[in-house]
Amino acid sequence: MPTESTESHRIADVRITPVAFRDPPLLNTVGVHEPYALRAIVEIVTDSGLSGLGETYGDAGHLARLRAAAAQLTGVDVWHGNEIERRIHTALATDTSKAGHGMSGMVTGSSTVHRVLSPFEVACLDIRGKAVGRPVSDLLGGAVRDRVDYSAYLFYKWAGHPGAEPDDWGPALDPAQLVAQARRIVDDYGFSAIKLKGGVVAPEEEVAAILALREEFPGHPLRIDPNGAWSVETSIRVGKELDGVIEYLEDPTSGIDGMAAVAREVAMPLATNMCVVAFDHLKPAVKADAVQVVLSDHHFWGGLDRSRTLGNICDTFGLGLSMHSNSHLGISLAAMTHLAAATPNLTYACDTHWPWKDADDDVIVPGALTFEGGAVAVPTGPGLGVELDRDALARLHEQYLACGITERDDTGYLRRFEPDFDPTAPRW
Ligand SMILES: O=C([O-])[C@@H](O)[C@@H](O)[C@H](O)[C@@H](O)C(=O)[O-]
Ligand SMILES: [Mg+2]
Repeated sequence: MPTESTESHRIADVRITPVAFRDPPLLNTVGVHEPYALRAIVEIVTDSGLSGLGETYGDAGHLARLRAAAAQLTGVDVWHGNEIERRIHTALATDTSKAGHGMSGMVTGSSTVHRVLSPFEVACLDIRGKAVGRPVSDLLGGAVRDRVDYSAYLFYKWAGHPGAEPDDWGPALDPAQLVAQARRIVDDYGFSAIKLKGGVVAPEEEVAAILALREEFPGHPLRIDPNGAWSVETSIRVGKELDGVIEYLEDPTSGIDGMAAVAREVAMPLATNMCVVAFDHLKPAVKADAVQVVLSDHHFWGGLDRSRTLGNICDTFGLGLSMHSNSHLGISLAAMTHLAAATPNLTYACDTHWPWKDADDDVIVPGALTFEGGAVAVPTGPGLGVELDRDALARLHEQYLACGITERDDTGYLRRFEPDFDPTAPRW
């Protein structure tokens, strides 16, 4: 007879470790990635001896909020998510700053409490899964797929960081170089969808890049995301030029009103991870019919459970669902994979920055997550199914201390080489 466990698992200790990992000079509309990307690794330990992992942004402002929240969590049972959220609310009650959100100013309207809550919620789910011997996907309603498809994420990029040797990706500054980048990434990982980070060069050049990708990859769904860099007029023009070529157009312009104006004129779905980034954005966006696909992201939607709620709301209103990413490590990939597996209407291939990090730059024991045919198999062991590699954590923490970066600042980094660079949108 199986034994029932009613044992409580109270939070006894929370450790937050900032880490840095090497990142190539990937260009976007606000600047360029610095040589290191930052993350914070959250470990919760319970009085019953279990531990769970979470991963989030590593910017100084965010770290300070994580630490303020962590200090309030001792003694709470990991099953009591409402109490955890209440305490985090209280801890951040007087925090009105928008600084240190980890996205170089590209996503500013999301909920601070939800950003801070997210890694704690993921770590508690990891512990709950271990306590009952079930994968996190089961705690989210059960996996509806055993493999999660991800998308190739192409970037315009420099050959290498200024002053350093070119990296082994080389430059990607024109259509031919982007096609070569796509070929390598698709061959290496097997991705069957392709996203291009746009908003970097003139829209005509980015359209030419998409058309070149279409020719080279006739069967791959394509997307382009200029992060709101285009005016409404430019977005409509590009949207008409790419009609029938891309599966969705992501954040061509800023704001719900701007997106709604574009949506009225273009045929393809508009997607966003910029104008709908919190629950109170959903009503105005639906009312204005501004977007047809929302990119979820558990790092700013308050964790895995709330991201599933977002999925249900999208389903209710007939919105498509995809998944956004930022530079991330293996704990986040595990969480994204469990969430996507347990979200029936997440039917688009999810974004991931995974191929851009060095294989040996991670904090988890290698081997738990592998790409095959562009997909990651959903871990079936208890919890998230990934284990912390303490030596690697220490090494990436040393890298954090040594690299001197404490806030992601794509604009500041680009301005070191192009002092007149102005990211103000719309750029075109
Ligand atoms: O990593 C980047 O440069 C991306 O531009 C990222 O910061 C965005 O948040 C993201 O991937 C997006 O889809 O907007
Ligand atoms: Mg985006």
